Order: sequence, then C-alpha cells, then structure tokens
Amino acid sequence: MSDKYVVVGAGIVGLYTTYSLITRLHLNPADVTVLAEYLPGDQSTFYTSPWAGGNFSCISPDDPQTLKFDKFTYTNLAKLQKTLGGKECGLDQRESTEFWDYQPEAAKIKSLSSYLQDWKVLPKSELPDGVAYGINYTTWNFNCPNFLANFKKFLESKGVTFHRQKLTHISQAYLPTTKVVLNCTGIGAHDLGGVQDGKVYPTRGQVVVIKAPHIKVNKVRWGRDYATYIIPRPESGDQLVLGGYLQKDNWTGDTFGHETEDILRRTTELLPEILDRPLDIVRIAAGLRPSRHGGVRIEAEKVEDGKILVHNYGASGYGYQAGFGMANEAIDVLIRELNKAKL
Ligand SMILES: Cc1cc2nc3c(=O)[nH]c(=O)nc-3n(C[C@H](O)[C@H](O)[C@H](O)COP(=O)(O)OP(=O)(O)OC[C@H]3O[C@@H](n4cnc5c(N)ncnc54)[C@H](O)[C@@H]3O)c2cc1C
Repeated sequence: MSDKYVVVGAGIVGLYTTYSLITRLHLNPADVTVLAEYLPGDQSTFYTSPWAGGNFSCISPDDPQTLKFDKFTYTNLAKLQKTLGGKECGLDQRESTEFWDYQPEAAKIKSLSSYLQDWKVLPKSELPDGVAYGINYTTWNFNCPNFLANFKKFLESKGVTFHRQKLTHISQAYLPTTKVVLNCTGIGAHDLGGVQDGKVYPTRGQVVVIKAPHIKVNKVRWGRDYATYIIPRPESGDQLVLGGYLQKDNWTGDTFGHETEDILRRTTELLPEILDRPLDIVRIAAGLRPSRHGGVRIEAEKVEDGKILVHNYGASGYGYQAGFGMANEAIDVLIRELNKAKL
C-alpha cells in the first residue's frame, strides 16, 4: 500500500472521483487512499450524500458544462451499476414525470431529449392546472446510503484504503509519498484551511420519508420559488422520499414541523394516490446541498514542489446525477497537470 494518490472526501463526489481516477489512469488501487471525516454509514449535517432523495431529475442548471455532466452520468450509470453488482447496489431505473410552472430553457430540453430513455413531452391535455410544460421518461433512482456503502465496499475490494481523518488544512492530505490530492470536500470546502472557499454555501432541504409500497414512480413539480418531489428508493423496503425545499444559505440540519406539513400537503396534491394507504412516516431529515456561487469548482491549484491539487466540489443538488461527469472532468484536469509535470 502507498499513498501516492489521496482523495479527500467520501461523499458521492469523492467516490465517483476515486473510481474515475483508478479506471482512467489504470492505477493500482492500492496506491489510492480516501481520507474523510465522515465515511459511508455515518450521518452528519456536514455529510450531505446520505440525505439525498436521490434520483436523476431536471434540477441541474442550464449551462453547457452541467448539462454535459448530467449526460455523462446518466449514460454511464448502467455500466457502473453492473460493475457494483446490479440493482442490489442501490441503483435502479424507474419512471419519472416532471412538470414546470414555466417553460424550461430550450438548451436544457434539447440536451435532455437527446439521451433520456423513453422521452415523451406530455400533451397540454395531460398537464395539471398551472403547469406549462411536462415530460415523462425513465430515470435513475439511488438508494443513497446503500449505494455509498456498496461503492466503498467495491473500492476497498480492489485495494483502495479508506481512512477517517478530519483535516484542518488541505496540506495535511499530503501523506509521505503523496503526489496528487483530489479535493472532494463538498460543503467542507467552505471552512477547510488552504481552501476556505467563500463562494460555497448550503442549499438546505428537508424531506419526509414514508413507507409506500403502492407508489413506484417519480413525480416532480418545478415552480419559480419551490420544488416538490416524490422519489421512490430502490431496495429499501418500499421507502418513498417526499420533498422538499431549496433554502439558500440556511445552515441548519434541524427539521421543522411546519415544513413537514407543507411537504405532505404539496406531495399529496401532486400525487393523491399516496393517500390510498394510511400515511406511514419512517423519518424526517434535512441536509445541506453544497452549492457554490458560479457553479462547481473543478480546477488545479498550484502547490509546492511538483505536487498536484485538483478541486472537485460544489455539486449542490445534483451530486448523484452529475457527479460522475464531474469526476471525469476532474480526471481530465489531472491528466493535463501530470502531462505538464512531465515536460
Ligand atoms: C434533501 C436533499 C436531496 C437531494 N436529492 C438529490 C437527488 O435526488 N439527486 C442528486 O443528484 N443529488 C441530490 N442531492 C444533492 C447531493 O446529495 C449532493 O450534491 C452530494 O451529496 C454532494 O456530495 P459531496 O461528495 O460533494 O459532499 P458530501 O457528501 O458532503 O461529502 C463530503 C466529504 O468530504 C469530507 N470532508 C469535508 N470536509 C472535510 C475535512 N475538513 N476533513 C476531512 N474530510 C472532510 C466529508 O467528511 C465527506 O466525506 C440532495 C441533497 C439534499 C440535501
């Protein structure tokens, strides 16, 4: 074992990045260490990944880079699912319907319609009151805690070491033989010494998880100032995630009764069939999406004596659905830096 390559962060972005690092660079996984304060299986307000819904939806912004990350992820998840052992890894496909109260950006629709499976634009007659546009397609659904745990198990089985450590400065990630550090610290990038990115801020979300074996589909409604979503969790004993909120710069992981009531009201209006069985609430939770003014940060930063640092954070509300593309981009950046170092 050596520590030539260190990934800081064991959220979904750190795991996608570790996988991409090994596969794209054909590394010996035993040369890779993942360092993180929180690891799969843990729960903390400052570990966002377990709290995600999580599915592929139209939540991402409309810029070409994010649309590219979404497309890469959506179209490469089948291969990853197979590698991790099939749908039991916590990743499966389900039907999804999404409504907008306004006309979504043409660039976004053009991109999504080019690759989403079973894509269909819904006729006006099938749109609820107040909805301007609607689509139906087959999406990816994650059982987030299980997917994280199975992804870690897979990487460990190949030889990657996971080590729990809270860093106070990014320089602590350089272990005695480390040449390359990939920084995937999510919301942690706001406070981590040597990074302290003031552009990072949380977008808080609260969810209500219920048991609903009769609901198998995703349903989402995008308003100008709200998002309502219903996300089935594969391989979870019929859990259904109901949300939600997109509260900028709200740092609390606490949950609130009035938000629970509001989520239940909005989701049962969107999909009244939820109430065909008595409401069985499993848990209420809140998480902080790692957002960033100006979008994700995927870039190299100069550090001393030939060492390389590549940042990859700021996935906001789309770490699962765009994170594989982000990881691929971070490895492109790393390859350019390694080539420069050879010159
Ligand atoms: C309610 C909710 C619903 C969501 N739904 C979806 C969805 O349906 N689809 C989707 O794609 N996304 C969804 N998201 C967003 C998604 O969860 C995030 O984009 C993603 O989890 C971010 O992953 P990350 O790896 O960047 O951060 P994290 O999961 O927070 O991981 C950061 C890692 O860095 C480590 N770290 C940070 N600082 C330090 C330090 N100083 N020292 C050591 N380690 C450190 C942490 O311990 C952790 O291991 C949702 C989020 C929320 C809150």
